[in-house]
Amino acid sequence: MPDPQPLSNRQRKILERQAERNREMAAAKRADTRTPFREAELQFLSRQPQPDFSLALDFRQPSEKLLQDPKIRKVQLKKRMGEFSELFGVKDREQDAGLEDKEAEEDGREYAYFHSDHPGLIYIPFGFSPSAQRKLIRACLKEYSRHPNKSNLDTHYNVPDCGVWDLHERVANGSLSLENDKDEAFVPRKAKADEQANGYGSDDDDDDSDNGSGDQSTKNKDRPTEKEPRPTKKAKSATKTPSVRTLVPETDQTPTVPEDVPKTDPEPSSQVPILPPSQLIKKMRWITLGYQYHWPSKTYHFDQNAPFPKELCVLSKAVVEAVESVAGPGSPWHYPAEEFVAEAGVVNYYQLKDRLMGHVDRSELNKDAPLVSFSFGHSCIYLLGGPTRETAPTPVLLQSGDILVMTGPCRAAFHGVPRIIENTLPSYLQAQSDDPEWDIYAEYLSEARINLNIRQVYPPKKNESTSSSSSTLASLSS
Ligand SMILES: O=C(O)CCC(=O)C(=O)O
Ligand SMILES: [Fe+2]
Repeated sequence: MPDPQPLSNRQRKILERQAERNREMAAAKRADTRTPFREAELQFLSRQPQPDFSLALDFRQPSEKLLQDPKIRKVQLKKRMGEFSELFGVKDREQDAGLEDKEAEEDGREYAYFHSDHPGLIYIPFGFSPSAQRKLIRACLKEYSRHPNKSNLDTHYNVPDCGVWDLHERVANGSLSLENDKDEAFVPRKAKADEQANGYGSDDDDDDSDNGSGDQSTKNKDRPTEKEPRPTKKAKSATKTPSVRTLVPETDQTPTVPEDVPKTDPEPSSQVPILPPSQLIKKMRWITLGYQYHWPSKTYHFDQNAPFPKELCVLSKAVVEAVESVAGPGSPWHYPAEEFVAEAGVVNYYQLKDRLMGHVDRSELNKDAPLVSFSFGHSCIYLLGGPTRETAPTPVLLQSGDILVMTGPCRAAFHGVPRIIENTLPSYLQAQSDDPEWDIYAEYLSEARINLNIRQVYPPKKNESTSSSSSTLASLSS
């Protein structure tokens, strides 16, 4: 190649000015998108230096300390959670809770907490007994993760109806062999090897760089930026790549797709790895319950309604009843429990490096019904902000067994999970000498957090029994 012509002074000056302008514009854009919410995300995402986790609000700390904060109000529930539904279990608070609230420990009373910066947030720490937690964790991994509920794995793999957990268990107990039963043990890809890989998003949608430049959601093709195996040029680091998810656009617009536009699924990738079940299960990021969700358009498939697990209908309604006992008629946060119907849900499975970027859950047609959220496994930092990213969020420590309810204005608040905190798995979720069947769950949980959240999609149907959502709703059509 011939040497480029030397630039004249004038040309060089023009280029320098242009480069300067580009730098200024990039800096302005960065400053623009470094919202207080984003700043907080970056603070808790940081691994070097480690964030100060003690900055997070811990609702289990002793009352005397917690209530020094005048923004926090503590109200006793009318009954214990176990009396609202036995599915919350019976707690041996002294042994199990790790609850430092002496008042609650001594007399077994249970409380809900309110925060004046976050109207509509209702927090019930340690809502589930350890054995009730173990039961739900088993269900999340073994039952809810199966068809007809969809998971992120369904995009790329032909997951059998028994589910990946079942394969994982059978390989672990020796009834399925990785060598002799290859065809059954290894879940096949959906796409054939010679098809174009595009299932895991385009190559420029890498949120992992975390350069603080803001809007990531528009880069993601399906929810979820399942940032697991990035098969194309990132193939080498694929299995190390943490999963980052952004649920909904960061704009305040409700995204809608006209009902007559087909909600197409993302294309399967031909390059996702074929993994043994013990590794594939760690790639599971979410499953949807009840009305299935179409992540690319952020709308529900109103014609795809999987039967909602009965116990979750009961548990979520009981939470709304418990909330009613502290925010009854006359309270701005009152929602009659009899009108609450569990119609959709998400189970989020986090590995230690995963995070869920800031978002608002706004796809439900019923914006008044509370969203009920349960945490299991490792603790996390949960950022609870306001109506826009301009509101600095409050970091809250969500611990295993805690119940968080978002209602009123809080239902429309930005929130996210920038960090799962290592070494926070309660001892009662670790291997139990008297229950060897728990071992495989304990092993999974040693690097995981599970969140289960439940929503009502439709406004209550007047004059209709709402006691069992699944009985009144159409069954899953595809
Ligand atoms: O993991 C959590 O606690 C939050 C999950 C969440 O915000 C969601 O699924 O919309
Ligand atoms: Fe959410």
